[in-house]
Amino acid sequence: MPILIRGGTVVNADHSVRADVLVDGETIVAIGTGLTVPAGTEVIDAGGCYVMPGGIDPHTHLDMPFMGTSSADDFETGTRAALSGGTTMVVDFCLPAPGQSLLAAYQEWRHKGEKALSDYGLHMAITWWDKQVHDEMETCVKTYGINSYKHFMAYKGSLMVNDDELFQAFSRCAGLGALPMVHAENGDLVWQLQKLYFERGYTGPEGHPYSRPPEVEGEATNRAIVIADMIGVPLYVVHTSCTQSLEAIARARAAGKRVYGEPLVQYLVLDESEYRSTDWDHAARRVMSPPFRDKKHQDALWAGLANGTLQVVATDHCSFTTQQKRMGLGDFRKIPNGTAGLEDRLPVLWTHGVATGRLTKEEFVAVTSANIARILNMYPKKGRVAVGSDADLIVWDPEATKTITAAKQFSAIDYNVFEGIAVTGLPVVTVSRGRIAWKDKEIRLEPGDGTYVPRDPFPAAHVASITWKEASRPRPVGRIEVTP
Ligand SMILES: NC(=O)NCCC(=O)O
Ligand SMILES: [Zn+2]
Ligand SMILES: [Zn+2]
Repeated sequence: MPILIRGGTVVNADHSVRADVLVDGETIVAIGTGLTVPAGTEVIDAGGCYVMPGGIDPHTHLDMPFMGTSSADDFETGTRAALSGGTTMVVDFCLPAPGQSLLAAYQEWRHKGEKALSDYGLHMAITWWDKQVHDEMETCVKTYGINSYKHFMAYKGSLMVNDDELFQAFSRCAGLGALPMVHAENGDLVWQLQKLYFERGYTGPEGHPYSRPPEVEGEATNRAIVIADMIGVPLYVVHTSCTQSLEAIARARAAGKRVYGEPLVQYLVLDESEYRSTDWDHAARRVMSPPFRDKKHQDALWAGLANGTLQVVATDHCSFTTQQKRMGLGDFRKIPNGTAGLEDRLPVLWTHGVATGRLTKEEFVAVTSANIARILNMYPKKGRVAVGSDADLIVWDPEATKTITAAKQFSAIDYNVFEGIAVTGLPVVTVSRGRIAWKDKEIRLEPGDGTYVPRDPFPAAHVASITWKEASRPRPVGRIEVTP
């Protein structure tokens, strides 16, 4: 049934305008005033509201096998939580076990995705390297529509890859038109620091941030940037948490390198004091990598978003129950790493960003959907309210309020790291591919309603970077032949 969203203000990343939006099938078919609508159109009153592109969360781990367990939210509970919070697409990480075929891992993740309520895409993680991985990347790009590859510089002994492997995988990405991404922490140093703190008797969750200081993140970020620059390929740094990392990205961008940075909404509002809670569960529930930082780092991240050094706010949604977190009782190194945020990303960011004046509403759209749609080559099909774009929309009431509580959340876990935070600004309606997904505080889609979204390689930024690298490469010197 066609849908008319009437009386709202359409907000895109570059412009806002009072207009109605008509949706037919899966797409937006008209934007304007006085639109002619087909008989039987469902009308949604958006008076006093903003009509924005649905959020895209490019960093989730749903049903992810990790640290001896699997993350608690799967594609069903995770995408339900997402839709209720105004996010209409997630991009999850397909994670081959070291030695596992990328193609087999892709099939596994597509199977997990069959339960999704919303659109989803996949990144592929490079967790090991040899000719098979090199060859299979081509199929992943050309057949499976995966144009982004994550490399873990941490998690020594499980997912971590070394500099040689980074160089080879980044080079392969360059040739295939794909984007390398990094989890930037110096995994060797983290491993040594974990051992050092544990042996000194730091067994509780506070050992986690102590062994992952901002310096190890800044070093790895800079190293990944240098490796990408040697090849001339753009780079996306996931979960940027600190000044050291931000400064490395800012330096690179000032030098004309295409490097993107992604803070998490958790980093913007929660800080490292959480790990000093005397309640073990409270502290362990917030264990993630990199860890939360102090206010100085938070202020720098907000500034980075406002000045364009950082482009995307994600969640790294990787939820574990309290029971799962307790696997690390007596040894902080065994606490499963990860926190949730899918349901709360947009309201928390609006409340702490737009309502405080740190971001404009257009910048909010940029960092929650438009920028990542561009980076991942889905724009303007995704990330824009425009005729011909997918009808992924939110009707956003900037005056609506709630207090976040686990008691009312869709996520499968038994707590919420944002518990007790009052938010102002909520999605009152979420439309996903032309269907009403969330209205009157109810989810209206079913598991299996979600669609896999493949993405083409060679976004414009990639082509430009590779072209410039070739144009500016050092040239061999022509010499008169020397006769011995
Ligand atoms: N971030 C985190 O602690 N868990 C999820 C896996 C990752 O992204 O490193
Ligand atoms: Zn990571
Ligand atoms: Zn992650």
